[in-house]
Amino acid sequence: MTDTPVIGVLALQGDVREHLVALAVADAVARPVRRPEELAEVDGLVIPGGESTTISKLAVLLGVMDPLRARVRAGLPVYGTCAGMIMLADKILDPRSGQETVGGIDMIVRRNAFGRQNESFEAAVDVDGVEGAPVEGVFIRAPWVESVGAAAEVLAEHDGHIVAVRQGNALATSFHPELTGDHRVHRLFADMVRANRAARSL
Ligand SMILES: NC(=O)CC[C@H](N)C(=O)O
Repeated sequence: MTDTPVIGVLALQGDVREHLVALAVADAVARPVRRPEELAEVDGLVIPGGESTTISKLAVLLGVMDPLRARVRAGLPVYGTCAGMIMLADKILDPRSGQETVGGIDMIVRRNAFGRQNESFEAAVDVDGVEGAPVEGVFIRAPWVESVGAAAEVLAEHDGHIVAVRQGNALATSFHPELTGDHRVHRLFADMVRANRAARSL
């Protein structure tokens, strides 16, 4: 086994390419994942931003939702941004009809939560586990986290609202680090994937 983890990006809809680039910068082999066979081959997975209802419906249609749930339950490291954060929530406050999630983080999210005040904006966000200056958070019709359960760790807040959470091997941010050229959050995730691989190969 080499040191370089293989990290997939769920490529059903959303900003897949930007994540592939960010992961490569974070010293991972990055590849798109659409089918269960492709999912079986990765050491970690990013679920990108986009439209969570569309991602959910396509995942069910293409038969990747159930395998994804099973792998996340079994401890696959997974990182969701924006719509991807919604996909990792155990509960959505305001789901569209038929909208399902993968789950994995004991949290309740509110879709488009920052919407009315601010459709899209940027803000400096201090993220626990990311050294140095705050991360430039790009929020695009972003969710926030209404509440988390005991097992989930809040990594960042903006304006009094939770915008980054980790629970075990699952990481989620309301914002889009893949759009900024600052790949420290992707490096944090790639390090989670590396640590998980090392622990499993003992
Ligand atoms: N940038 C995004 O991923 C937006 C998320 C979108 N508002 C949703 O509910 O899925």
